[in-house]
Amino acid sequence: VIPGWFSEISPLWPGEAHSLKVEKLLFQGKSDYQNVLVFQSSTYGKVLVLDGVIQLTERDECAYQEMITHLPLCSILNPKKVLVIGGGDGGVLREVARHSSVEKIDICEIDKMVVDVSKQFFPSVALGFQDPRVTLHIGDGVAFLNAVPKGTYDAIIVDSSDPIGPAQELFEKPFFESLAKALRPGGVMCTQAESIWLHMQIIENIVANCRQIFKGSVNYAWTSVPTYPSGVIGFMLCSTEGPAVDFKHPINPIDADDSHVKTKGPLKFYNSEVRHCISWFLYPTLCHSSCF
Ligand SMILES: NCCCN[C@H]1CC[C@H](N)CC1
Repeated sequence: VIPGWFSEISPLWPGEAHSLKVEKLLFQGKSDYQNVLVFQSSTYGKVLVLDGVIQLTERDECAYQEMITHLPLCSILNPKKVLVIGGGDGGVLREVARHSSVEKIDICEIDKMVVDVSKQFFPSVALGFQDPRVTLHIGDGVAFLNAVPKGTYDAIIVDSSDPIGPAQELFEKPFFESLAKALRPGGVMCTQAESIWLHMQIIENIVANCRQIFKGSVNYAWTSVPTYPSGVIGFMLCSTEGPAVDFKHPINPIDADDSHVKTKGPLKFYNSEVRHCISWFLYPTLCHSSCF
């Protein structure tokens, strides 16, 4: 390890490690679930790390939070009830709150320390918690989903960490079945689905499960986030039934309504015009579509 640098070493990406130069250590703690670290980096702003894994940096968090939120929410008309599983930093909430059609936002985050640390060190991210439509539940997302009445939500976003530790069961089949049950007919889900360069086995298992469970459309999208391993992160984008959702041509464009800009600032990454990275699968290999 290089003195004065943070290196992201994990068995989930053997033999490689992204490093960021550390200017100042801002917080170090241990919650009931994981180690929590915040530091000031020299080129990416403040950085949130859980169990040694980078969750977000001030510089590039917009790419992830905007894509994981607006890809699903712009694909259905008038989303009203939205659930976020994970996402305790509040960034996805900030993006969901940009949609004026949304009336209720539930969030279930297992680790309260993530919420508290984000509010203290990442106010531009945690501002999502200030929206009056938000209800915060501290608890296990799997249990929360199993208690939710069938067909409750128009959209569910699963902003999870990696399948090591608390988030492991958010990548397994029963969880995807409970997602489908909690969605209304034609509802959409979007889950954090790792890297096509590092985790093809994980992705293929998730896609196989989603193809059995979601009878509308099953898509894998990916985008560029420089501080995530291999510089890309992907998403499963699925609908429970109905016509294939055309994620490339949003029917509910967020940039048509700028009422959110004065409270949240402008979108920094997502827009309805640019064709985002949506990849199809030609079983058994991943076939990249042309993205831009
Ligand atoms: N809202 C925080 C984002 C959490 N998602 C990350 C994706 C990449 C993973 N290696 C770590 C979590």
